Amino acid sequence: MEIGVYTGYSLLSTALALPDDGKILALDINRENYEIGLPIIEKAGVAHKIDFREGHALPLLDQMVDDVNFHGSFDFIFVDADKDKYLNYHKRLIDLVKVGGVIGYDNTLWNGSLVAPPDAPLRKYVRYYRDFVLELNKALAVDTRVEICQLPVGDGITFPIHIQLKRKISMVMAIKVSEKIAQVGWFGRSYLTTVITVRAFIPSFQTTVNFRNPRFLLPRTRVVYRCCRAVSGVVVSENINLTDKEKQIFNQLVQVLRHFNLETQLRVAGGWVRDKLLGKECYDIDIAIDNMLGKEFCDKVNGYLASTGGKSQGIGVIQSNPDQSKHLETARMRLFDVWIDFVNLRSEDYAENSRIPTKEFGSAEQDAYRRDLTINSLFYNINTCLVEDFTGRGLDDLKSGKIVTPLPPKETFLDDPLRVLRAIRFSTMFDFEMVKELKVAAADNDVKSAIADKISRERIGHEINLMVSGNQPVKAIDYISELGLFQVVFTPPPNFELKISEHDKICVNYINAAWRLLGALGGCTFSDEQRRLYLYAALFFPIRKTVYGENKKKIISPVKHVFKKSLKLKASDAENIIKLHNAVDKFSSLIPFMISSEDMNPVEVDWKSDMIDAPDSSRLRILLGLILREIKDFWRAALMLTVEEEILKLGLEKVWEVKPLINGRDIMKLLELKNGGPVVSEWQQKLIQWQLAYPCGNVQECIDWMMMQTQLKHLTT
Ligand SMILES: C[S@@+](CC[C@H](N)C(=O)[O-])C[C@H]1O[C@@H](n2cnc3c(N)ncnc32)[C@H](O)[C@@H]1O
Repeated sequence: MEIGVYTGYSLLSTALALPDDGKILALDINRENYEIGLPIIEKAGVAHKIDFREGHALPLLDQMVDDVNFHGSFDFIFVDADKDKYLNYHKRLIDLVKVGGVIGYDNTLWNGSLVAPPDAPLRKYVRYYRDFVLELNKALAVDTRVEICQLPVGDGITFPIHIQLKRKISMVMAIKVSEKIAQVGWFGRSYLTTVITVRAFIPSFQTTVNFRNPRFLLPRTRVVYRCCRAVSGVVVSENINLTDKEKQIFNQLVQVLRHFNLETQLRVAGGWVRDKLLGKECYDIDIAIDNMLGKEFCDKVNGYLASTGGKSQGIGVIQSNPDQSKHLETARMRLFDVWIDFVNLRSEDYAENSRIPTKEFGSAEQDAYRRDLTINSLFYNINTCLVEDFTGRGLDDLKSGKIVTPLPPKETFLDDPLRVLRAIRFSTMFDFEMVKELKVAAADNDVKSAIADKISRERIGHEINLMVSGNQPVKAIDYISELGLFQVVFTPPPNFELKISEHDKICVNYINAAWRLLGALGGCTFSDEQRRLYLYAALFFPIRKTVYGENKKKIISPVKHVFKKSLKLKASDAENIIKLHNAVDKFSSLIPFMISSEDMNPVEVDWKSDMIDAPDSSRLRILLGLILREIKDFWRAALMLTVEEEILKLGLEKVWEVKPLINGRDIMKLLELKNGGPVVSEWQQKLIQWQLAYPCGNVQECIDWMMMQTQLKHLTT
């Protein structure tokens, strides 16, 4: 059964997953919307499985509950209608679903609002339904007739599985159920890690299992991270739970202090604190020391180890190197098999044209304020076992998902302009919001010049690589474009004139389309490296055909320039991307032959004029084989870019957002119809076709065409 059909997206997915004789009872108060999607359901050949009933679900459910024949008769019930009635539905559905059967309640994370503070600004309808969703979650959590399986994907779906009392199903079964549900394909099979939380929302009962299902190993998508953020809202705490290994390390460090009677305060700084507070493990421990250099403290550690008969550890000293984000001398030592960095607390002044700070020692508070973002400025004090928030807003910003600089943003960015890119990366990585003042400062011309003048191109390339390999590459590149940083980051060759204005927007469109395609099609076969190059190839696709002369003899492609000069990435990256671009053009020329059932016509393709004399049936094999030999296992990436190129060439990107020029009511008026129904839906479909055919057509032209069609019909009948 499905309650809440709308135009039938989830209905179609379920219908496709059912065997041919499977049946779905579909309930919705509105038939008109269902009829919009019906042609697609028919086209998919599954309409015969669906029994659609128009009307309010509750009275229909009551009728069924009154008839014992319906009891325990449904394998699966999906509820996606009015959230304020979910609990009422549940009271009835529990009788109708069979033991071992599953109910699915959609939107049970409710835009993440469940974990928002009471005074959080929420949209009106989100706030209105929030309490109902909370009530439902609470009721399900204590309902002994069901075992819950929560899929925190998209807006969250809770699957209560009907169990016989006292016979709880195992975790394994819960995982199996959600795997099946995933196979149905509602999530576009585009999540990397599915977290199943049994008895979600009751922390003491919570068991979390991370499992990686290789079949669904696709790039992490926005949905997953949106969920993580909602989940992070729950887990951000003021205290940190240490692993056994961390306890061992920190205990030993405290022993060192005691042994030498040191007044020293040891604090773990930055990313480790942030990640631990977000409930993630982190193996990158940086320790800040308040009154001595890192190397001096490491010597003390060795002194202590010697006094207890332990083996002393090697100490590595890394000189300050701002280009590697090491602003001060760092000592590195291995304790309990973990590498740890030790550095003294610092307060820095920066020279105007350099990222190299001039002053070194400072208090913990000064050190916190000189860091890039408030969420990265938290400390964990090893002496007191407490989290310290010297900027006074690090914890709040972490909880509310805000990207904020500890000092005024322009000042922070001018001190170290790389922070602009880091702010973008962290914002997209955690799906946190960059505050307005930060965005204004990031787009400031002085800051842009500082990025160009003060940061090495290697560091820029490194940040961009992290973004493109990360979980939100499109959002990150989109921010770069939105903040006017595209040309600063991807510096074009000197004297390079682009024929297209706003080319960064076009580049963003390409990477966006590539990203979606990756989610929708077989991205599971891409390694991380292939995914990275595929996305770069998409990003620079629009400028691939432009060439410029670096000196009189040499003609270079701008793609090569961006990789070699402006990002300082590997030369092989640029070569692979150029190969991918070439392969796309070659694939395009072969597509008609690939889909034709006839043997290939022996006409030469323009990129291979010296083909040997071979039978017609072998020519496609030869040509495809040549492309594949050239790009090896990047061929899937090239093929995907080819499809994307066709779609973008036709201007069909986001075509689903095109509004009909004439709506249902106008159609009724024009045709002088009293009621809606199939005639109106038929015309809606025809008019959409007309709009697709004439993308620049206006309302009047559309009406003229429609009237002409109706007159023609009259004449022929
Ligand atoms: C979010 S949409 C459903 C989307 C659909 N499940 C999908 O994923 O494609 C919600 C639908 O619930 C329907 N609805 C709202 N209240 C209802 C009620 N009391 N009884 C039946 N349907 C209802 C609305 O008409 C709307 O079509």
